[in-house]
Amino acid sequence: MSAVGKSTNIFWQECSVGKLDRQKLLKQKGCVVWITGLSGSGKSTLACTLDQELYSRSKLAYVLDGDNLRHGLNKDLGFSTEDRTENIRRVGEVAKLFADAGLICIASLISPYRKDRDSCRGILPESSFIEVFMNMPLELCEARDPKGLYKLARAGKIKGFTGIDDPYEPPLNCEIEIKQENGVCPSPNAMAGQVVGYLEEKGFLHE
Ligand SMILES: Nc1ncnc2c1ncn2[C@@H]1O[C@H](COP(=O)(O)OS(=O)(=O)O)[C@@H](OP(=O)(O)O)[C@H]1O
Ligand SMILES: Nc1ncnc2c1ncn2[C@@H]1O[C@H](COP(=O)(O)OP(=O)(O)O)[C@@H](O)[C@H]1O
Repeated sequence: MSAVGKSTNIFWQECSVGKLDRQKLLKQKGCVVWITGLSGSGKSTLACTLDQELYSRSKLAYVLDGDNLRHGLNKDLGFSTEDRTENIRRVGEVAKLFADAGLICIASLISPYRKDRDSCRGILPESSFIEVFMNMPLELCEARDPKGLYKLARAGKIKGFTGIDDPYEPPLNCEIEIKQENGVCPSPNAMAGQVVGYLEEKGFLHE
């Protein structure tokens, strides 16, 4: 291909070491675990617990956390619809590179719009985009409010806050749903265990 987006006269460069070689080296398969949900739903907690669990099993993972990426790669973006879409597009592309490197890439972002998450799914090889929905009620997230952002949003001091005055579109067909059982949220280890079980079953933890 010689034209992509605004670039013309460009060509894909292949190297002799490929994804399969890297997966063999790492004894695992590259994929993206995409964690979506409201602020305070437990995305970062799951991401870090899962990362730790995989590390203890000698599996190489890397966490791409929305809050953290907004300190660097995405610091030029705010929370308008367009900026959130661009945020997710960029992280999707970075996650794709990590998966191609053979890593289990754990992306934890609110990613509130279904079409943006679906676009990320669309750029990854079949079955290697694993969408995890943190299906926690807004009341729970708001009661947790570890950063005090819901309080500020309710007071009108933050505009366009997801779940308050900006939409969150839940997935229709996610691979994994994390939710309360009898009104109780599973522990961080139990949440991570659910994802590890899926990765194990689908063969991602072996070459
Ligand atoms: N308006 C508004 N809406 C939602 N969240 C807000 C907002 N302003 C700041 N924050 C803080 O930004 C974190 C979410 O960043 P993300 O990159 O994950 O958001 S998004 O996917 O682009 O919607 C989010 O982090 P988490 O609480 O970890 O989800 C908030 O701390
Ligand atoms: N499974 C859980 N059980 C109990 N508390 C949790 C659980 N997951 C997250 N929390 C707590 O909820 C708050 C929000 O979690 P966090 O991971 O920061 O959410 P998010 O990244 O979605 O904003 C934190 O104070 C965290 O300790």
